[in-house]
Amino acid sequence: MAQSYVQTAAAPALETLSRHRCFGGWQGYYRHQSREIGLPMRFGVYLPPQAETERVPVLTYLAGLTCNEETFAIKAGAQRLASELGIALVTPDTSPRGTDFPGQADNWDFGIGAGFYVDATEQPWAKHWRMYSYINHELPEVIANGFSVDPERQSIFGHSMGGHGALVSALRNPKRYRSVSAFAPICAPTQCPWGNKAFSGYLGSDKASWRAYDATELVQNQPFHSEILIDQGLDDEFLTEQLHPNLFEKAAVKVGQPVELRLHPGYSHNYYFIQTFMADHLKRHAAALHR
Ligand SMILES: N[C@@H](CCC(=O)N[C@@H](CS)C(=O)NCC(=O)O)C(=O)O
Repeated sequence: MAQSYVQTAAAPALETLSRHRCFGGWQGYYRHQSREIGLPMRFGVYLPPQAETERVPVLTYLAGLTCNEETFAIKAGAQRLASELGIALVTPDTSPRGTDFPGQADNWDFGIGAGFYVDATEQPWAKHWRMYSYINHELPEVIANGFSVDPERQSIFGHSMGGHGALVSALRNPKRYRSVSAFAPICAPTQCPWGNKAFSGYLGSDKASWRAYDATELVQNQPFHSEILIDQGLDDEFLTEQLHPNLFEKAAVKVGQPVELRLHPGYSHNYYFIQTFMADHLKRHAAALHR
């Protein structure tokens, strides 16, 4: 059987949970002991057939509330085109798991499955809830060491809480990411109930510290180097209260940041919406990654 990932001596142990042939490549699920999180973390990797003979670029997808490393791989229908385009898809989990903090699973929008891609500073979360550093620093190293990928060519996208994570990651690390896009992202977490709840819990009551994780704030100080694509369904049940793409667009326009915000009548917050516009996102990222 062809070996689709290369375990180097320098790489920390990577445990293969399962691998599945998919459009000529492999959809795999892996577990490793995370230095940032201090617990085992799982992630998915889709390697296109091109990875058998060359190092392929990496597109990371950050998922939303209640999701895990499998959600995108199962529901987004992205592998067929990723196979054609020759890009690897990396899908991290959405929070640490395996802690026993009181109330950690009582809410679907806070705690387990709701890491919000921040480095928590409040107790008890601060020790393990370090998803920002995990996504932007540790995981790219793990992927570069363990798989046939080119770490110099990376992009990022995501959905809802993951769209927020993708925008914040790209705006804070414009040199690392060649392109960024989002489906129904939480665009202004400091101004919506989901963000207020998560940031109060993870970052505390000093709202100044929240700004480092708010795309609408960040874009005003450090625009990204290329156009940002955002797709948003107009029948999205969370649009009015939680997502605020209009605030992000307004802030971006003010500083000359190119944004394409596409509003789609009839589409909701789910993976039927995501599937529908997936190809546009993959093609844009592939164009940046193969440049
Ligand atoms: N509370 C609801 C909504 C959660 C929700 O809509 N999560 C979005 C991300 S914010 C999602 O992608 N869910 C997984 C799916 O639709 O398969 C639930 O638990 O189903």
